[in-house]
Amino acid sequence: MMPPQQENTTASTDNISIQIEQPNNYNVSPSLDNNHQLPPDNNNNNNTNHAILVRCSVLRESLRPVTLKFEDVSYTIKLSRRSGATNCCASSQPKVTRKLLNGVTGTVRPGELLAMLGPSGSGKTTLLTALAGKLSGKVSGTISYNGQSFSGSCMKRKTGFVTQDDVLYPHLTVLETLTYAALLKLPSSLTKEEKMEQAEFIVMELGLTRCRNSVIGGPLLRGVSGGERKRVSIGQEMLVNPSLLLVDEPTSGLDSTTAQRIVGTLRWVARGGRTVVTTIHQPSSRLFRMFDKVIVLSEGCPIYSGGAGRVMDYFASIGYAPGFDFVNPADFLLDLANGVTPDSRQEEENELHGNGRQDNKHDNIIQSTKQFLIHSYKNNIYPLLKEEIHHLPSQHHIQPHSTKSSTSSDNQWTSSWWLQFRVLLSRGLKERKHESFSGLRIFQVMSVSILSGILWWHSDPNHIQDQVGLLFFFSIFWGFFPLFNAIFVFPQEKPMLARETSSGMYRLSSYYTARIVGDLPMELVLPTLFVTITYWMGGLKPSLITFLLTLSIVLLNVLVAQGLGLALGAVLMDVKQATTLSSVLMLVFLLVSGYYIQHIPPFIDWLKYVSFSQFCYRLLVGVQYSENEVYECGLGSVCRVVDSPAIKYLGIHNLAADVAALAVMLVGYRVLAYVALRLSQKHH
Ligand SMILES: Nc1ncnc2c1ncn2[C@@H]1O[C@H](COP(=O)(O)OP(=O)(O)OP(=O)(O)O)[C@@H](O)[C@H]1O
Repeated sequence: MMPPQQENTTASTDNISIQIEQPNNYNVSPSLDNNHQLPPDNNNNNNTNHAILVRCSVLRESLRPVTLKFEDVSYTIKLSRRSGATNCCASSQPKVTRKLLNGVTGTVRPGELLAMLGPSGSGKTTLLTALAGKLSGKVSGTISYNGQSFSGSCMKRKTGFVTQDDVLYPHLTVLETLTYAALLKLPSSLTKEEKMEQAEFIVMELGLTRCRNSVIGGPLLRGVSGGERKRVSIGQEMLVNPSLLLVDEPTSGLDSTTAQRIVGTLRWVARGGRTVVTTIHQPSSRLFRMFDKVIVLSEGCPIYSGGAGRVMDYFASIGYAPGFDFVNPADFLLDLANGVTPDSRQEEENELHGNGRQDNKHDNIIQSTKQFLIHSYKNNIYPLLKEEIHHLPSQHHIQPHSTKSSTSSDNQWTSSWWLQFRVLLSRGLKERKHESFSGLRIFQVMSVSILSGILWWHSDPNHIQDQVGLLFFFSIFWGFFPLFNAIFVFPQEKPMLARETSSGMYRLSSYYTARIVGDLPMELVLPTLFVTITYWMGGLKPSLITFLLTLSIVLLNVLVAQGLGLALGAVLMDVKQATTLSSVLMLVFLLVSGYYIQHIPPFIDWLKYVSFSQFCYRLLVGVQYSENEVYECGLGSVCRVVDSPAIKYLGIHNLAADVAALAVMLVGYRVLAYVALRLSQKHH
């Protein structure tokens, strides 16, 4: 692979000069430099040549360099003081605040890789989330992207944000995940084949060839390893060809070779003219050398922000030099951020060897070291950083080629509504086919249908109460079952949906429609089987028309119940709450649907009009028995079916109104679910 064209520019913060290897032309193919070449995933020359071609065609398109500046970024949260769960007055106590970030300043230019270092809990993720424009609550200070705010600069679709926890669909394979992301994220100027080639290229480039056909997996499903999953997450974000890529802890839990491969990838991504920021826990010295800039945080306060190559010189200049030459700079910086200096480290070791500990003294030294480092930053680095921020041009020079492609796609979706719908439909069907047609689910429905068929086996038409009972069972079983299945949909997909819609991957409406349409065949097959088996086993009216009408009513009921489940899930976005509420609702619907009680007190009679089970039940009875039908109601005497005690008070004369009521609910619950989803997206 060819090394990138680079020029060395020198930026300065304080007396520290920062060496930045910066590409002089962002339209060049972003190849790996010699030092950080990723190990080839396989030796297939054809594939490699092909990859280079693809890389040239796609990754250089719509690239718009972003200069990220952040100045005095602070973030405070309010903690409600809980002095014990039993304290009833706890809520009346004043709220305690905690400053998670305290005046962090820095710049990152296109082509640079910035790493945030600091001990656990020092605020790295919080800062990264703030830079991604995703921090809820008020962030003080200024964060600008090419001189504009996050919302004002259409940064959404130009930013890739890889969270610490990988948010991926567990049942899709690695290649499927990346292919669907490519189809949704890449511009419509590319053909489907080109987009799929791009996904293949990412698979190869990130060393995922061996596991390309393995499922991602999740808590209940064994899938690819943690490192592979992380690479898939990064690959997904790379597909959008982001101008700004933010990655949280990409190497945690990985072996050093994999970690190096991932950071090498990030560096390569940066060298393509992108601005890359990552948090990192414990980089090896090899990894550390790949960073252009570092920010070191100590309890939310910066103690260093600037060139990675000069960080050791800076700390040496303020009196903290590592005692020996071969020290991992990252270890040294983490020690300092924890208030541990080389001297105190030595003392600590002596104490460990039997000299006894003096905890208070030790803590005081740590605190005073931290304070000293924070003050040194304020005096030495901060003024120069401010100067640099004000002198650094906000808008990076953009090549005419990239200007055109970026502005044309700024305010548009990368693909049409129809394409998004088709891709999301196909992805949804693949992801959920295991769940919808799982053996367990089929067994559940089949066993209930056969059992009820046996219980009502060829029921006598004169036993109206029994037959009506079977119809009531249809309406209740096919109310509960789809309702409880649908409740999980949006709470479970919430993290994926939030991530994908917040990066402008697709419209909420295309996702929602694909979800609703995709569920249809799966949701309707099982009730059809159920009704077919139970209807004929149970000895209901042996008429094809009546059977088809009964089936249609049950299917309509299924769709209404499913809509209610979707709406409850979308409104509450919490499976536990939604399950509790729906079990109460279903119980009420069951009680007021006219089977158990027919004389409901008038002041609560209105409840039956909100019960879809009641409409379904009435319709089922209505199509089963005609107005003039009679049955044997005593020894030798016949009665009209509509006068039987089970049906008399049900009122089966206005079936059109019942259909209309179900139709309104069918649409209404789905509209409610959509509105709730949209509101929850806005909230994010
Ligand atoms: N919503 C919140 N409520 C209370 N504390 C919070 C909240 N968000 C973050 N914190 C606290 O803020 C501090 C910084 O958190 P953050 O996740 O940014 O740290 P970090 O440096 O990324 O840590 P790690 O390396 O362990 O991931 C932590 O002490 C964390 O507990």
